[in-house]
Formats: sequence, structure tokens, C-alpha cells
Amino acid sequence: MTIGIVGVGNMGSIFAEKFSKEAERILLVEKDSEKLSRFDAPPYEVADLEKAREADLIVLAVKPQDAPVVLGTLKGFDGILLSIVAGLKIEEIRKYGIHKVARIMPNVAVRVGEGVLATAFSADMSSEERELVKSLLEKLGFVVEIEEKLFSAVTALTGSGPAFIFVVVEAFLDAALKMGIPLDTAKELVYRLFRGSAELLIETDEHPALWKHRVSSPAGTTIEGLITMERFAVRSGVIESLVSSYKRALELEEK
Ligand SMILES: NC(=O)C1=CN([C@@H]2O[C@H](COP(=O)(O)OP(=O)(O)OC[C@H]3O[C@@H](n4cnc5c(N)ncnc54)[C@H](O)[C@@H]3O)[C@@H](O)[C@H]2O)C=CC1
Ligand SMILES: O=C(O)[C@@H]1CCC=N1
Repeated sequence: MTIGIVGVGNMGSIFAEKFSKEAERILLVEKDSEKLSRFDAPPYEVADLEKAREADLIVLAVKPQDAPVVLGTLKGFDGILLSIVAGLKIEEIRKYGIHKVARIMPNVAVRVGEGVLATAFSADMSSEERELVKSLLEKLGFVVEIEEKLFSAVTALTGSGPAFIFVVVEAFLDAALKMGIPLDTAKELVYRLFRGSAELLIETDEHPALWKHRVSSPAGTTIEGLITMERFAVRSGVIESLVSSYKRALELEEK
């Protein structure tokens, strides 16, 4: 198989690395040549958009504003186009005569193989082609097929989600520093705190509210902190933040 990657930036470079064992050739199209310097041996080949047409599958990983120019040049491409571009609908891509489309919303955790990847397919994708795409994406993390109308929501929830989590993690580190815990120690503790809490929820599949109450002793320390979280509206702040991100994703789709 030959895979093309158009846009070898934050995300495209990760796809290029993770797909290295899945394809005989990986054709990289990137206008900033510095970003290609570490991909200097097979299966990687530097290519332009015309050469990228040789691929069986092209990953479109440019920013939304750059996508129309790329799609214009790839017009009529008859392989699979796997787009990770936020706000770019399947029907929009089909206007360029590209019919086999997999729309994906990944997140940056694909870097460590722990991404969340929502997928939707155009009607022209056969079940074999869908399975091929899913098996490739499984190298990057957890793959879930969803209705395309939910893409703006997952863009906010899991696509942008890591950025929101990083802000919360940063706040935990600031609090640790304020309480006298050195930064290196705080990082060791806090990163595992987030991972452990998430794994607990995944493994037990019990509601977070239940676990919250299990942690909280009567008249203890946890309930004091929880009441302060409510006083500062942490919960509605998080909800409002995600919903504003969702609204922006909807705006991108409507453009
Ligand atoms: N960064 C993230 O966490 C996520 C990003 N996305 C989507 O992934 C896409 C890429 O995002 P990033 O990797 O963060 O952006 P980026 O800016 O790091 O990478 C895009 C790359 O495309 C290149 N490029 C632009 N036009 C080109 C052209 N005509 N030919 C060749 N190369 C060209 C740029 O030079 C750049 O290196 C965006 O559409 C974004 O919505 C989706 C989910 C998560
Ligand atoms: O900020 C953005 O628009 C993209 C979409 C999801 C993550 N980054």
C-alpha cells in the first residue's frame, strides 16, 4: 500500500510515524521543507500533490483554510481521502470529485497511541475500505464510528479536549507549588493522578459521582474542596468552555 500525507505538521507527522509499518511507501507533501528533515529514509518519500495521487490513501492534515487549495489540486482523486480537518464536511470534499472519504476527528494523544478517533464514512466507501481505515487508525488509539452530524461536538469534546485537560493539569501543578511540593515531584504525582482516575472510570464503568462520594469522608477534607469547586463554578465553567468550542466548530462547518 502507498499512503500519502498532505501537511506534515503537528498531526500529519504523527500519522506519518505511526503508519510507517503499514505501507511500503509514504509520500509526504509539506510546504515547509524543515518539517521533512527527519523523514529522510524509506518508506518516506518527499512528494508534491501530483505525485500524491499515486497513493491508495491520502491523509489530509492541513489547516481548514488551506484545505480548498489542496483539494482543488487533488480533484478527482479516486483513492481514499482520510481527512482530519476540523469543520470540513464529507459533502464538501465530494464536491471535488473525491468520493471515497473517511472523516476523522483525532486528538493529540495519537502521539502515544492513546488517541480518541471519531470516524464517519462517505456512502461510497465499501465495508472492506472502512475496515482498512479502522485498522490503520487503531495504531493511533481508540476508534469509534459516529454519525457525521456529531462531528462538531466531538471536535470540542475529544479533538480540543486535551487542551482543556492540560489547563486543568496546569492548575493542579500551580496548586502543588503553592503547597510547597517541588515541580518535578508534582508532575510525577499529578500526571499519574489523571491517568489513574481515568483508568478507574474506564475499568469499573461506574459513574464519576459515585466515585466522588466514595472519596469524600463526612466532615473530611475532600468535601471542603468540592464545595469550593462549586462556589467557583468549576463545573459550569467547564461546560461553557466546551460548548463555546462546539459553537466555533459549527461555524467552521457552515463556512
Ligand atoms: N492539532 C490537533 O490537536 C488537532 C488538529 N486537527 C486538525 O488537523 C489539521 C492539522 O492541524 P495541525 O497538524 O495542528 O496543523 P499544523 O499547522 O501543525 O500542520 C499543517 C501543515 O500543513 C502544511 N501545509 C499547508 N498547506 C499546504 C500545502 N498546500 N501543501 C503542503 N503542505 C501544506 C503546513 O506547512 C503545516 O506544516 C487541522 O485541520 C486541524 O483542524 C484535528 C484534531 C486535533
Ligand atoms: O483547534 C482546532 O481547531 C483543532 C480542532 C481540534 C483540535 N484542534
